[in-house]
Amino acid sequence: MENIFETNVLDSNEAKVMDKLTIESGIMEETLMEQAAFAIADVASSFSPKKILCVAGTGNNGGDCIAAGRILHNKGYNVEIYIYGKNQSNGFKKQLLIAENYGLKIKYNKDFSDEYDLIIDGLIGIGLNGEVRSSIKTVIEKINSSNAKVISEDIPSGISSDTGEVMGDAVHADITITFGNLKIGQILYPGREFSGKLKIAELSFKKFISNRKIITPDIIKVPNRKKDSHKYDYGNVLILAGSSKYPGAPILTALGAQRIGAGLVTLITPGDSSKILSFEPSIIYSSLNKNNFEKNDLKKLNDEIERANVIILGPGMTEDSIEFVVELIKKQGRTKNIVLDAESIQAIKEFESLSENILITPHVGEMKKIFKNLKNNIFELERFSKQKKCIIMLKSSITTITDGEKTFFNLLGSSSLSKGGSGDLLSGIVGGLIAQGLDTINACITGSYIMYKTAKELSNEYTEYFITPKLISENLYIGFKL
Ligand SMILES: NC(=O)C1=CN([C@@H]2O[C@H](COP(=O)(O)OP(=O)(O)OC[C@H]3O[C@@H](n4cnc5c(N)ncnc54)[C@H](O)[C@@H]3O)[C@@H](O)[C@H]2O)[C@@H](O)CC1
Ligand SMILES: [K+]
Repeated sequence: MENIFETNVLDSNEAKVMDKLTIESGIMEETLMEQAAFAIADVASSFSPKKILCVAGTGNNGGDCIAAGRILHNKGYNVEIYIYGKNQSNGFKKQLLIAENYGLKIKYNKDFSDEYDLIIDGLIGIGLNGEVRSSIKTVIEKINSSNAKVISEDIPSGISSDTGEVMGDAVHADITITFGNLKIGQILYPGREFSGKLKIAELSFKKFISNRKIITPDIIKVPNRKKDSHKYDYGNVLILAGSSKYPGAPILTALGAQRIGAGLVTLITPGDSSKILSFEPSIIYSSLNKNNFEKNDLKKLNDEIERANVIILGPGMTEDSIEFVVELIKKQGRTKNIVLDAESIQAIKEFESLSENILITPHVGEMKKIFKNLKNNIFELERFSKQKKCIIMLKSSITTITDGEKTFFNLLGSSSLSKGGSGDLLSGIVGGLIAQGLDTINACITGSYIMYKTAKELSNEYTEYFITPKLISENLYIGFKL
């Protein structure tokens, strides 16, 4: 991604509000369109194309496309404009008239040939209103089967700007030039893939602050370390995790909490995870010598729970430990910071609402188990978070963090993280940051950034095949270099 000077991510409604506020402030729509068109024409020229095809719909996205065609024609490029659709917006009509006055060749609803080396896709932008109609689908297929390079204006036609879904069919762009701010549909898959390289063209929009942002280094908050300090200054993490079946997962969680800087890390497992001591002897470890956690273990663990300022539950647990988790949430859920990962997340089904000191860190499969109808939809995730009153970090190729009001996207994910154990490590890292005093949202932002950045940097050297969660934990210092 290039030119990311702005971290806001807008939905289509916000993009329309931003347009409206700008126009009400005195900037004319024609001015914005001309700026958009110049940005497109600049990128188009960089391809040194021999023959350019502008494929325009009849909305303002089409208007931008015709204007870009006219600018390129004026620069001396060989340009043809094909128009598809019926209901013409005012912006479109104005651009059409200007293009005709400038002597451009324009064709309506006709099939185009294969002679172009550059196509500008201005069929549909943020005004897409459902599944793409079949007449436009045919045009999209034609664009995708051509050998020409493709520039999409604002968003590839056919991608929902609110969800990133392909609405029937969508243009596969080499470059997408979006206006003012990123849109949700360009950063979530599959929209991100269809967008190709993303560029933001800064038009004269009125500044618009969205509650959704991508995570960039400037919002990372690494906890301070004082010269005059002791271990109690950096928090006490208690990890209750594992089972006789999965003894390895909690080891990674403990390593994550330790390597991110927590003062004290205590790991208590039902089964035998004592190997942690050979990896990191400074971790306080004990085993309950049984298969799973049970409700009545809470009493035994009372002192450790009281001492902790964050409790991480879940990695390596089986569903036999769920009753224990439910009971712990009932007793401590309003006072302690709790991170629910892996199987322990299922415990929240037992609660109508939780509290904002509870974080759940599901991957998509785990999220669907607690929220059956979840689609690729940020609005639904935000609603769920608000309704359950808990913070969610949904781990996927794009990791999404939300408290229902504010939402953050981590775009640094790579296939080096698509491995068992990555989530276990992340819950430890995030818990370790909460222990050091970061609020939960900032711990998720910073923790996921540091871990994903480390994985990315390591992958550059060792490939995405080779990286393991343990290797990431051992090299976590890399991600601190912002
Ligand atoms: N209003 C403004 O101030 C600005 C708008 N801009 C451009 O305007 C775009 C938004 O313009 P509009 O609101 O006119 O909408 P669009 O032009 O994005 O979409 C409307 C067009 O798409 C067609 N369409 C919608 N849904 C369809 C479907 N399901 N199947 C087939 N065709 C469908 C409509 O028939 C219409 O022709 C932005 O994406 C951006 O490119 C830019 O010029 C910047 C300034
Ligand atoms: K488009």
